[in-house]
Amino acid sequence: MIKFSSSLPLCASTRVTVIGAGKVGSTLAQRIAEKNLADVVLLDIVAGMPQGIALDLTQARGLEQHDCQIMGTNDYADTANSDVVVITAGIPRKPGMTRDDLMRTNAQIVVEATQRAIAHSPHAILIVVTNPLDVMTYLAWQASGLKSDRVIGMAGVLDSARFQSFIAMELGVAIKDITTTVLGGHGDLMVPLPRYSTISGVPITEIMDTETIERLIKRTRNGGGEIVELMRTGGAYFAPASATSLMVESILYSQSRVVPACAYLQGEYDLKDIFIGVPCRLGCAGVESIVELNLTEAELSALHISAESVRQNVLQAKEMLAAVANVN
Ligand SMILES: NC(=O)C1=CN([C@@H]2O[C@H](COP(=O)(O)OP(=O)(O)OC[C@H]3O[C@@H](n4cnc5c(N)ncnc54)[C@H](O)[C@@H]3O)[C@@H](O)[C@H]2O)C=CC1
Ligand SMILES: O=C([O-])CC(=O)C(=O)O
Repeated sequence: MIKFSSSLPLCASTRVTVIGAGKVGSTLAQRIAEKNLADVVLLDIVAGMPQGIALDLTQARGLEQHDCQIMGTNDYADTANSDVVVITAGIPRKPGMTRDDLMRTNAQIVVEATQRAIAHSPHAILIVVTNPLDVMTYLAWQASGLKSDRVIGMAGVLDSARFQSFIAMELGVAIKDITTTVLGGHGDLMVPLPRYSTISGVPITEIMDTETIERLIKRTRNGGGEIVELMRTGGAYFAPASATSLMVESILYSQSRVVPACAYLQGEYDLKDIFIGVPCRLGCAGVESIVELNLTEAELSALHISAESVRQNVLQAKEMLAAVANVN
């Protein structure tokens, strides 16, 4: 008789931890596993919940034909030696709220989750998803003690994908022939760039009139809000999980994809000491380079207005965290 071991330890060399097993986190775990990218450890504070999701995803392995193992846990020790840690823990917004309204609650969650995860995976690359995204990425960087190029926020890939899909819907052209670029903070002040958004290499400014482009830009800026209003009980998660998994894949497999992501600027675009959305080359070292586009005065000014709003919110979040630390 041939004997096989019945235990399935997480032993593959590539491991991604996803903190927060809610809508975005669990869908991301599914995407990573079903694309065969890495083993996944899914962690949440709710007892039993990440374990149940992991078991459910594991039972689909034979059907989806992948070899990745998925573990659910409430214990950070189980996340040890992860190559990538993704933070999705925190509350989503409800109709009528802005992402900035989540700052008070999510700042503490993100700081604690980052510290605990990085203590067990000091060589990981950290991707932040929790909102308000640019502020949370800054706080996570400070809490992690990691070099700034190893900390990245997910927003630009999603915002660009939304702009891309709205252009495809408007013109009826194949989505794979459309490339879009959205810079800036993940909020109402984000900066979609029509001059750098093309259909088979032709800028959309040569294909659509200004009024149509402005309408699509407005819809892109409100892309998350439109879904929150429709769903009433939370926000988007399919496209956010797809966007995050693209970043995870580029990092794990050193693909050097050039995509907009929230990265630390040290003089690029005349901005310093801020995390904000810019085109980045993502590979095994994290942000391998930041691409400086040649912006018009109006585009650069829009990016600076968005950055100023992020900067004010970071200051507010730091003051809030300091006040909480003094009370405790
Ligand atoms: N950057 C982006 O483009 C996007 C950001 N988001 C943000 O991602 C976050 C998560 O969204 P959803 O998954 O829809 O929310 P959700 O409510 O479905 O899931 C959040 C999960 O975090 C867990 N959690 C809370 N505190 C925790 C802690 N201290 N440690 C570990 N887990 C904890 C909760 O138990 C819950 O399971 C929200 O802040 C949302 O606004 C969502 C979509 C896109
Ligand atoms: O809108 C939200 O609150 C979630 C999010 O960031 C998005 O879908 O862009």
